[in-house]
Amino acid sequence: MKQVSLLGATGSIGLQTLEVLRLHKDEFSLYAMAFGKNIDKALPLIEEFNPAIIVVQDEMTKDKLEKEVNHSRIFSGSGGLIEASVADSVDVVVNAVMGSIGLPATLKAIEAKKSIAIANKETLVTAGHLVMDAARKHGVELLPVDSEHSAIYQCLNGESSKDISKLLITASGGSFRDKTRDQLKGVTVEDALNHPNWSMGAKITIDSASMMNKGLEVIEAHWLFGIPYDQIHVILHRESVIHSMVEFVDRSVMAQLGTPDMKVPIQYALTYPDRMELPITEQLNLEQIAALHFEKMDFERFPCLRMAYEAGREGGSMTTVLNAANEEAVQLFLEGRIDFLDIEYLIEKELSKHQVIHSPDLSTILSIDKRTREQVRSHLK
Ligand SMILES: NC(=O)C1=CN([C@@H]2O[C@H](COP(=O)(O)OP(=O)(O)OC[C@H]3O[C@@H](n4cnc5c(N)ncnc54)[C@H](OP(=O)(O)O)[C@@H]3O)[C@@H](O)[C@H]2O)C=CC1
Ligand SMILES: CC(=O)[C@@H](O)[C@H](O)COP(=O)(O)O
Ligand SMILES: [Mn+2]
Repeated sequence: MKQVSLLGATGSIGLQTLEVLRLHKDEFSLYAMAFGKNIDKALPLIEEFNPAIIVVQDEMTKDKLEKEVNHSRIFSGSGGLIEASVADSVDVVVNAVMGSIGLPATLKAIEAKKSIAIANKETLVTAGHLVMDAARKHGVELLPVDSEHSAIYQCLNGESSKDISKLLITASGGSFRDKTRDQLKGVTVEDALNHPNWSMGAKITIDSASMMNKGLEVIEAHWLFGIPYDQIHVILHRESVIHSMVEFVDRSVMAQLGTPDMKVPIQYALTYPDRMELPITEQLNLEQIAALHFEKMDFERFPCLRMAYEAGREGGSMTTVLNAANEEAVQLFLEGRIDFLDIEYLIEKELSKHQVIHSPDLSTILSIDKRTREQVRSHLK
């Protein structure tokens, strides 16, 4: 029986992870769960799974929760996420929190030699070098949950990265894929949250609409698979049926296909190197789909993708700034305080004035992350 620590249990990935655990009760048990502030969503999960450790975002939420449940091990904050990740009984940590808040817990879980199923792409974008160095040092393999990276991982099937000619990451185009830049002026939060293929949390859905999601995924792929940026291509694929591809040096191309359902990569990360049945996911019906389409990416139409490649190639603290500025700008858009096009404007502003620091350590990363968020918010005044 594998004991799971699930960070971000009340979110889109978290709830789908719990669906997988329900399906395989003899294989997995929930040892720890972390969430932010959403007590209403968490209470029935606590009752159902009875985790030994519960973590919430802050002390105020902890106080509220303690009035609702009689539980002796409720923790809060980043320290709480670490507690849930390193507990002796934990075998696998599923990191599905949103944002760079997931970084310290990922590093500590690696040090504690836990298996890590990583959905939290912001951790790799903000500090990929620290995460991958720690993983190498402690002999821990990160199992990707992000659909594109799970696809690449499945295509590679243990093959050496020296045999890769390029990675082809597919992009649906997001909710505004058929709008011109002019038509993006004045789009609403509701419009942006209307993803054509996937049902996901709010932040990643906005990232998908701005194409920053693909930019973050390029950087995530660079770190997970050790592939230079020139060999990572993004291709527009409206159907989200091919989740990504690998071209090898002999021109053979492997693709992974499936219905757009995150339970597939979540379960694969949990059961790797084995596979288990997943009857709650629809089968792919290619006859019904009939045709798959591919288009070249337009970097002028999607400047967030261009900025992500530029920041990734620059390296060091530049991707920390990219991620923090994006997280903060997306939050402001979701709060209705800035327009959609201001997201890319604010990110570009932060990137253009940042003096890159190469190989930043954890405390430098955390302070650049904090400063960048403050600077983005300061433009509102
Ligand atoms: N959703 C998807 O299909 C995919 C998501 N991902 C990645 O997975 C991660 C999670 O995405 P998604 O599930 O969509 O996000 P959601 O916003 O749906 O969920 C985020 C989860 O993190 C919790 N959380 C937020 N802040 C904190 C905090 N400070 N401390 C503890 N818990 C916190 C939330 O709790 P609360 O509910 O209380 O706010 C919630 O449980 C992201 O990095 C995303 O990019 C990658 C591929 C696909
Ligand atoms: C499900 C998943 O992995 C998301 O990251 C998804 O890829 C978003 O879709 P697009 O960013 O391609 O619109
Ligand atoms: Mn993805």
